[in-house]
Amino acid sequence: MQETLSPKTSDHPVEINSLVKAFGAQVVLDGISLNVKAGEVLAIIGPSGSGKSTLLRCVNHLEKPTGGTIRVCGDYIGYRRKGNVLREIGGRELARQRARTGMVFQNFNLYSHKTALENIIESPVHVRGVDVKTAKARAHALLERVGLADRADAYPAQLSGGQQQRVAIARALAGEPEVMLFDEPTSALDPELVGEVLTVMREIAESGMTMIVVTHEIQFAHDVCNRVVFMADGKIVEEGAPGDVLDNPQAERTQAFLGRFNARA
Ligand SMILES: Nc1ncnc2c1ncn2[C@@H]1O[C@H](COP(=O)(O)OP(=O)(O)OP(=O)(O)O)[C@@H](O)[C@H]1O
Repeated sequence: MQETLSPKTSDHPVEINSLVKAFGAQVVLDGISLNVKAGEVLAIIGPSGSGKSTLLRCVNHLEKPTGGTIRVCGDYIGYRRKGNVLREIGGRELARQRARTGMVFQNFNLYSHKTALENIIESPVHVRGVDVKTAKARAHALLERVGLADRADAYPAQLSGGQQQRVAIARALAGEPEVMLFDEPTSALDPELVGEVLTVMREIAESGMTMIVVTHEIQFAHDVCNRVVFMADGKIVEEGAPGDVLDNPQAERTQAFLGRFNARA
């Protein structure tokens, strides 16, 4: 940790400073600095292999950074601060830090042997110690919010991909996170199921949730996000308002990437 530790107060739920991540000799994130404001909806776009998922996974410490720092709601994620020193943490302490973020994965990651409701109450009951009755009541409300009030007792295999992803979103919200992280949430879906997931995401964005969304849905980034970050080769190449980055990209790499997209559309 090279950084001089700064005070805890900040209106940025996510503060990323000079983040480096290497897998062996391969540097996947090469000095990323990025702050996300409360209520901001940030899109991360870029070519395959540019490090977008790894960046997201560092934010909730599923991946441990090689260098730099990440603060979530003021705490250095994965570390406890003592004076000017950071000590690595694990177990319940890390779980408590992680609970500030809710993560939605590309492949839903639901427990196949549990119903929609059971998937949603799993973490509140077993990690946070919420009583079952309260957790169930909240899970039903969340299922209603994602348009699945009548599917509480369905198993994942009985649900479409879009429905499974909506359950996964409800599950992430059940942890009452401060920040929602979406890792290409629609890229495993059949095209006709993408819209229902994006609609739910749009509603969450409109509720004021802070969100980081790794996506190939350029239209969603354009219409719903407040800021777009374009990454290539582990670096931020360009960032700004969606209307600027997506409609009038300045960097050649952004132009080439979006050109390929427009050609496909
Ligand atoms: N656990 C890992 N071990 C080794 N290499 C990894 C690991 N995770 C990711 N990588 C490598 O890091 C690079 C960036 O991967 P990452 O998934 O972050 O990119 P991405 O921009 O999200 O790509 P995509 O859009 O295809 O999901 C890739 O070369 C990938 O192979």
